[in-house]
Amino acid sequence: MSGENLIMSSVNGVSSIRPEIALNGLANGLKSNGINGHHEHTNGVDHKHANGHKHATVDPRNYDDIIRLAEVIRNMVDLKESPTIGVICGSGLGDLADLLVDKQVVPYTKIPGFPQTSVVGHKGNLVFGYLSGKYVMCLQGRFHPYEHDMDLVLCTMPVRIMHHLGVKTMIVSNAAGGINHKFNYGDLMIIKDHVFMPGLVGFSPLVGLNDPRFGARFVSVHDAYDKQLRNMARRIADEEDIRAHEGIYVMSGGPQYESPAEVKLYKVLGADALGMSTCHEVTVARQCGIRVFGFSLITNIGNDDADTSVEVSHEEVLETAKEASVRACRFVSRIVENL
Ligand SMILES: O=P(O)(O)O[C@@H]1C[C@H](O)[C@@H](CO)O1
Ligand SMILES: Nc1nc2[nH]cnc2c(=O)[nH]1
Repeated sequence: MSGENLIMSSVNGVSSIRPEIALNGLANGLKSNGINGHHEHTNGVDHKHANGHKHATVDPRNYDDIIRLAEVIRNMVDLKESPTIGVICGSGLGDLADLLVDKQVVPYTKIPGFPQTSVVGHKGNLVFGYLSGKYVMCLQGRFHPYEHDMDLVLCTMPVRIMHHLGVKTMIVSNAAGGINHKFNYGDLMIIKDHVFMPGLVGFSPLVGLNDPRFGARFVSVHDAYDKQLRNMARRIADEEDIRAHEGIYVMSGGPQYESPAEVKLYKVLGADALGMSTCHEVTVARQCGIRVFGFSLITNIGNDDADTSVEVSHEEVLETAKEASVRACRFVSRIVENL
């Protein structure tokens, strides 16, 4: 989709973004002074956009920068109402954003200071519109820490923006390798709990000075994946005849897939599926009090035998995710309908 299409008003139900507002937003000072003005090391990121122009410095660790950026985004679109539901589309769920009615699309390249996606299958658009009659915002493409030098604060910036724009419930999906022997290609796994491997060794989006306006310093994630939502999703999967299990998701740092010994290790830990995303986003969502529902598309099966040659590839992941896409979109539409 070209920038020109986006700037035109209401073509095929896609209404305009207003890039001049983004520039006004910059004029209003998207420049960090640090937390409460006394955080000297800002870690501000100068982002170069696709057109080669350098955009604003946005410090993803700075609360005021996040709020200003959220307001810049709000002014780039004509919001019909506050989006109370946010969706982070993992591999295989990207088409969901295309189903939105009365939709407005903001490419990440047009958002000053926003990170860019680099993983095939992640388009890089912020999309607002109606899904099952509810006003939602979708991240059509997410930020994996391995793409951004393990800067987890940068990768979770959109969650804090969602929160500021009104999101109360977040639906998050991913593609994952199944390691529970009951799982098959194309199954769905409702995430019951997670093991956030990078977080366990200090790569957490909550590391560093904490501005209390972001939320608590110490965040409890004992109930990260809302039980009521999980029960509702299981019922919907039954009604829709979708094969869905419930299980534990492990996030590794990636981008390499697991060795057979690592697959064995995760099995011993009690995990059911392995991926490279989600936990950082869920951690930040919980810090700001957003209710979370998460699920995985099982795109490959983890192999724990070094004498058996089973190669995993991103192409295979995308292929299976694509096959499961229609099912996954139906699943999410029904969940949103019931929220
Ligand atoms: O965004 P998700 O978690 O769906 O992306 C998947 C997992 C890895 O980042 C990558 C590996 O194929 O795709
Ligand atoms: N870490 C990891 N991520 C994945 N994403 C999709 N499949 C896999 C997998 O097998 N391992």
